[in-house]
Amino acid sequence: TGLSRPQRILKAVQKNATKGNPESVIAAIDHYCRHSEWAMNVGDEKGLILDSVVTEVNPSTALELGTYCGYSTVRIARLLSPGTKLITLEFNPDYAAIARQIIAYAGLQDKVILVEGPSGDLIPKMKQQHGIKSFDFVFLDHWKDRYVPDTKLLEECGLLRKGSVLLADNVICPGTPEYLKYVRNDPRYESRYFKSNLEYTKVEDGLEKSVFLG
Ligand SMILES: O=C(NCCc1nnc(-c2ccc3[nH]cnc3c2)[nH]1)c1cc(-c2ccc(F)cc2)cc(O)c1O
Ligand SMILES: [Mg+2]
Repeated sequence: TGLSRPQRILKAVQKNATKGNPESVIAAIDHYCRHSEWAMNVGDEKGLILDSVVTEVNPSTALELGTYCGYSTVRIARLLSPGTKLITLEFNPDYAAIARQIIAYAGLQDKVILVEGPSGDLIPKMKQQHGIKSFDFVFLDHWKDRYVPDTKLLEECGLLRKGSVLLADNVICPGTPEYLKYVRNDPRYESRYFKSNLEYTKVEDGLEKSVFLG
């Protein structure tokens, strides 16, 4: 029945972007998703907020939950200093296969470790599998009902340290009410809401930035 949406996004990148140029990959995806068909990338507007937080944190270790086609993976990895790694977790093998190709097209495959599987199983293995002591930065963009359990799991596994920054997408649309309650009521987190719009639309959405105080 033809190509999937992620496959069509990959084709748009191969047609309109320049190999090894992450900015052109980001622009090609945004143009396609704004003018041809909507897709659940963090997008250009929220992407600028993501860029500013990543630049401010300048993480040595970063984790992304929910790769999808790799759009935010490319946005984050392009800003990382040499020698730092972004680990991105993806549950859906079809999404992962497309993301690998888009990340490689951007020339960022050496900065990204894409791991396939459920976050609940993979997070407890981070230390032993990837030699991670703790994450400086975590981008939450996967299933919205996994934000709270996975945040608690990161805490329990000792993967957060004083100053670790969590940035969560979609806290308004589709919405993560439990997560907002959790990070806004727990004294161990200092949270701030960045108002924006759902990718490629005029619908309100936003990012919640939460600093773990240890
Ligand atoms: O569902 C979303 N994102 C999640 C995809 C995903 N991609 N990968 C996972 C995964 C799930 C378990 C996992 N466990 C380990 N990795 C995992 C990855 N989940 C999402 C949905 C919307 C959206 C808004 C308005 C609408 F009308 C319809 C849709 C907007 C967004 O920005 C999103 O991020
Ligand atoms: Mg999202």
